[in-house]
Amino acid sequence: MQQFDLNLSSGVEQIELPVDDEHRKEGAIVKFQSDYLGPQQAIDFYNKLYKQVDWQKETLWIFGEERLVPRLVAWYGDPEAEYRYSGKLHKPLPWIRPLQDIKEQLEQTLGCCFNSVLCNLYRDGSDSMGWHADDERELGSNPVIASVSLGAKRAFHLKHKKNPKLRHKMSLTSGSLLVMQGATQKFWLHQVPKEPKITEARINLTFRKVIL
Ligand SMILES: O=C(O)CCC(=O)C(=O)O
Ligand SMILES: [Fe+2]
Repeated sequence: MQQFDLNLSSGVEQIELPVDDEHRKEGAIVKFQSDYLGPQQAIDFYNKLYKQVDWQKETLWIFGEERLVPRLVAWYGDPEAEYRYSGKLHKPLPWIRPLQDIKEQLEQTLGCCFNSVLCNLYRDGSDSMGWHADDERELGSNPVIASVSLGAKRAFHLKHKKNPKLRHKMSLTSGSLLVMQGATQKFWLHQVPKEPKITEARINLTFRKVIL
């Protein structure tokens, strides 16, 4: 089992979440580095991405009703990295410079490679992402998901799929990197809850490797 390490050892928090006996070896590991990007670098990327990403409204079918997802989204990647989420097949848009720059930096840091990124724009605290796991078949069984946050600080919650009393709360600050790996998606759900008091926007990028 390959484990990915953040090369920058300073200030990296590592959380090992409970799994079952069968998956003890791979573990469910979450790593967090609050200052992965410097403050100015984070602002520069935020401004470029806010302008350059082709932000889209997206709909989702819930109980036979088509609803708008409470955030804007965009999917970028290698041409063949198609990905199904929210019940729809997404063809990636071609890479733009700032996304490619962050991807390359992450690949160096983590020693693994990504072929796509889901971009989310939370316009303010009334935007959110509900409980889910990034456990789509296209990502393989133990995906490494690298999540970069820019802009407003937002809460990030983790909850065990079978034992909802097991929970973790984190605060994703601008410039931070969160890596979920091992069996995290198999055993745990995550969400970005609504925070009505927040008036600033946040961009989140989750880099993934779609298995072709
Ligand atoms: O915005 C975040 O921090 C989480 C995004 C996420 O979970 C996803 O894109 O699957
Ligand atoms: Fe997710």
